[in-house]
Amino acid sequence: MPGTTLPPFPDDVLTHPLLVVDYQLIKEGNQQEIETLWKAATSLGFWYLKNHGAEQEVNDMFDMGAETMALPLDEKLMFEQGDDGVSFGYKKAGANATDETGKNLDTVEFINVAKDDALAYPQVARRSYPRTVNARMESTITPFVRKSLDVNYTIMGVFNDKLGLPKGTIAKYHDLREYSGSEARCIKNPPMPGVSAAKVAIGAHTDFGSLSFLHNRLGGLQVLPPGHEEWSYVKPIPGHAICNVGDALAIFSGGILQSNIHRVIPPPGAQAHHERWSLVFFTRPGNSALLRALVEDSPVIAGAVAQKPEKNFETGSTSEAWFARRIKNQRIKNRTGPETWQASRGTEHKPTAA
Ligand SMILES: O=C(O)CCC(=O)C(=O)O
Ligand SMILES: [Fe+2]
Repeated sequence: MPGTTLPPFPDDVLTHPLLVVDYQLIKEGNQQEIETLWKAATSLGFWYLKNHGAEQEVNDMFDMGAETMALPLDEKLMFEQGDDGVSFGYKKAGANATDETGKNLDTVEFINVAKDDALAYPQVARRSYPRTVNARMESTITPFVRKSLDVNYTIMGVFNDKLGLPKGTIAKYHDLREYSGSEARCIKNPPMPGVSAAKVAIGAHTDFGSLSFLHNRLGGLQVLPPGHEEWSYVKPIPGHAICNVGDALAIFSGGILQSNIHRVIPPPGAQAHHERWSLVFFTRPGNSALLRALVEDSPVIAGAVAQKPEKNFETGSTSEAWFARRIKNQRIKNRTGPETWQASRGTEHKPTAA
């Protein structure tokens, strides 16, 4: 955290390289950069984003996270997200299963702040938050949410054009005025001396929404690239965010955009002795958006769907119902058996990967 010197990411662990995308060049419409972004988004679905201009907001958000996690547990629990499929609020460590056995629980605590609350403040749109969140809503959280929305909407605009969709189609499904599952999340994973390095902190998953804008300092994030049998770390690079595609864009695009499975384990090597902090902004479609391939809007998407007859892109689910189902069924309190874990799954290409 701020002020502490962290050990370097070790060079003797399996690491997956990501393409680096320069956000300023994307904003300028640089064709070569757009091609790099497109290659990343349609292969692994993960890339580094540099020159995103959100460093200050990110640092302030980590301070907000530290202040919030330092509150007494009783106080944090007053804002717990609960077991009904609501994501906003505090999540205590151990509330979620990390695999289908139900024997392994997550080790992270986090605070989720709805985009709708950040933009409506001081009005309450979706729910109330701990005092440390309120105190920093205007100075820290709303600016971070606005920057993140800017970045993610710019990138979605590029995808819109590359997918051959009429201008503004993806934006229409992410109308800022509509309530959505979009949220900012600050995550703390405590060091766990003596606990196996293989202890999963956040179970294998694909992200629920459209685009995730992630910032971390220590290793621990791992991806399982398509066709690989082994998990690989994504190495944090200073000043570089990690961006990834979620289920909603994968479905809208008929599988052209990739929502890849990932998980979090304790940081590798000497980094394991330190608290691991990460911060994500998740952009998700408006609650009413139906999650299905936009075949009528784009011959490119229609063609992609026709090539994958074994895949079902008609989920029959709104964005709101999709997220509620996934969140609700990972809560250990709601577990009845392995079927609960299955019910928490999205577009994971290896649903059983642990
Ligand atoms: O902490 C990280 O690096 C990733 C977190 C993550 O995958 C998530 O919250 O969905
Ligand atoms: Fe994730």
